[in-house]
Amino acid sequence: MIKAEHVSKTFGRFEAVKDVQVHVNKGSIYGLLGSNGAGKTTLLKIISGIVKADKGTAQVEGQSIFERPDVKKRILFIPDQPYFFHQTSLLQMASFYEAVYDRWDSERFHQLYEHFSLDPKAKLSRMSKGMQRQASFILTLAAMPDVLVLDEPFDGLDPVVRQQVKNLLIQDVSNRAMTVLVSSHNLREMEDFCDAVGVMHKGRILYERDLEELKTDVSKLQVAFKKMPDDTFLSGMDVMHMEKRGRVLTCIVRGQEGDIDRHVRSYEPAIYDVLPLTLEEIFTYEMGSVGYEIRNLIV
Ligand SMILES: Nc1ncnc2c1ncn2[C@@H]1O[C@H](COP(=O)(O)OP(=O)(O)OP(=O)(O)O)[C@@H](O)[C@H]1O
Repeated sequence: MIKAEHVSKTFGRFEAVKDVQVHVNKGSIYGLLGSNGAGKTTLLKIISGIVKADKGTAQVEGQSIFERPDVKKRILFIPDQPYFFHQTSLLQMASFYEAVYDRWDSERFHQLYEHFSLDPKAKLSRMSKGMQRQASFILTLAAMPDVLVLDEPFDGLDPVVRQQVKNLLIQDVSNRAMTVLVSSHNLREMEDFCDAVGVMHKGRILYERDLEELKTDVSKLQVAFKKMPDDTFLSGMDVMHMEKRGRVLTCIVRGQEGDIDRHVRSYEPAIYDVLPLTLEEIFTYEMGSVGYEIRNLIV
């Protein structure tokens, strides 16, 4: 659906985005994670057709985005600081969106501002930061985009509204296969929300993975033995990390759960547990092996 190939962007002498490749499937939620200045906003703007890449291509369904108003109309971008025309209300902004976006849905617009309890006649400039963010979600979702690009969308939203917004996005993804590309500093925030993630650092994508695949591919085992087994116990598995306390081993292991289970049980452990693994732990071990400390990159 979204394909960025070898995209680079330089500001003056500074290369903010370096030879980046990103692939986002239709009807999925892709989290672009990275620390301050990693290049996320620049990449999102290139993908949305707001900024032109110096090198490489960004395409939606095989079509170039920059200089293609017909393609751009299907992609909506919510910046980290929402912008509204001076002195306007939500209702006035809605008239503007209706004139621009062919698929504008007035009924949905009404449902959404009632859902968030926003006064559609109130001046947007007098609303709080969080309310302004809600207003931009209302306008954007009523425009029924095929692709929604969100830059740090949950900043300034309280936990209840944050969940409401996530639920609305998930509904559009499952009901009409909307595609969402979302940037964040926060790995934990993205963990239950995204189908795939890319980790960006100093202009490059270090890592791009499907989360479902990732979670079924890596397991955390806790095993205790009455008598410690020989080296074949560890060498018979793809161990990414191991800690030993007395006769208890905690191992992060790559591979199919069934194969691992058979292998461990064949050594007749006294205690054997498969523990839940957070995305942060998976990243720590996976990226640790390529020389990056995830905690230094994202919270
Ligand atoms: N218009 C510009 N002119 C010059 N430098 C820019 C411009 N836009 C971005 N940069 C630089 O490019 C780098 C990447 O910025 P970008 O905003 O894309 O990062 P980010 O990952 O979104 O950061 P944050 O999480 O802090 O918003 C930064 O060093 C920034 O100073």
